[in-house]
Amino acid sequence: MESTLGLEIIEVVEQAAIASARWMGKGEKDIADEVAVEAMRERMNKIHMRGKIVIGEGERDDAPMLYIGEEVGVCTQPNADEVCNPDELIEIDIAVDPCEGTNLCAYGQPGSMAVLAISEKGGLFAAPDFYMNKLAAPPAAKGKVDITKSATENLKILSECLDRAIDELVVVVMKRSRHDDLIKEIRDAGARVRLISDGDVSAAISCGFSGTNTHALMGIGAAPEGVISAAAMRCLGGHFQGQLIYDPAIVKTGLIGESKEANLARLNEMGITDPDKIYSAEELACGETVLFAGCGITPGLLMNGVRFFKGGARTQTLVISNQSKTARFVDTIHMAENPSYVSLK
Ligand SMILES: O=C(COP(=O)(O)O)[C@@H](O)[C@H](O)[C@H](O)[C@H](O)COP(=O)(O)O
Ligand SMILES: [Mn+2]
Ligand SMILES: [Mn+2]
Repeated sequence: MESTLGLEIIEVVEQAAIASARWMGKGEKDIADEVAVEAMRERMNKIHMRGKIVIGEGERDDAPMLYIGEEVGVCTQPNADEVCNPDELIEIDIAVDPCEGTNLCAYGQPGSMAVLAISEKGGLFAAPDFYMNKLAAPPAAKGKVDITKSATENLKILSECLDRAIDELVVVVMKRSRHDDLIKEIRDAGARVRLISDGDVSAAISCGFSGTNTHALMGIGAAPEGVISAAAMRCLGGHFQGQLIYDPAIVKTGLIGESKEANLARLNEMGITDPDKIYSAEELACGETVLFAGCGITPGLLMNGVRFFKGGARTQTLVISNQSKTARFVDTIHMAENPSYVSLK
């Protein structure tokens, strides 16, 4: 999968990031999202594959979606019989967030990126558009920290695993009123908190790399983003756990169905019989082969954002594979037809 689709998925996220970055700082979050979706869809439809979107995004805010169940790729098109050999057919499931952190992009803030994860059929958890309580931590703490433990206990464990004093730990938390108690507990325990307004995928994956000064992500974000984060963390050998949140009273912000009862019924209809299950990275991205790709739209902890020059653009993409055990940073210059110059800046 990596050798056949590796370069293709890089181009998919690059095209989405470039399209979205043209709307960076313009205060138009829906347009920044829409152009990324269109660019992603257009590029995916050129890939010789039969792909199915299992995680799209947008139900919560009516964003333009690559909708769940949508089929993409050359081998899903009407003339597929003529152009695709059934014996060589590549069938994959795809989780996408064409513009993760649309507000960040619209307001020129760091951490927005175009992301996707792919796996063989059934290899990614088709999370509902619910919220998810998340815990991400570096590989050294994998399986040692636990989302069922208090933040205070997890900070002690992290401190031991990373050989750092608690006040040398930085925990990323989304700035939401639902996290007021969590933030207080982390601070009382002696650790430092980096509050983010959006973009918990970038924050989760940053825990997988030392040198980012990010030692944990705690708190509630969106479930689809949880699956994409889990795919990357699985490939990196980092810790990720997620638990669906179906009670609107816990979330406090955002849309999450009318009531707890209605949400439980919806989960049941989807075949999720244990709504309180705690999922590991390996369960959220359970495929034998998992690939993650993310291209910076705005600059972030992991990647540069898109930089335009007359006649072109430069992008940076992170591609992580559980097969080859690689995390590649791919730096690309995209040239227009006849660029007046090709910039290294
Ligand atoms: O920031 C985020 C928004 O993603 P997008 O809609 O693609 O721009 C995500 O990283 C978060 O995980 C999540 O969507 C957020 O926590 C939703 O919570 P809220 O804003 O409180 O409704
Ligand atoms: Mn998102
Ligand atoms: Mn998005």
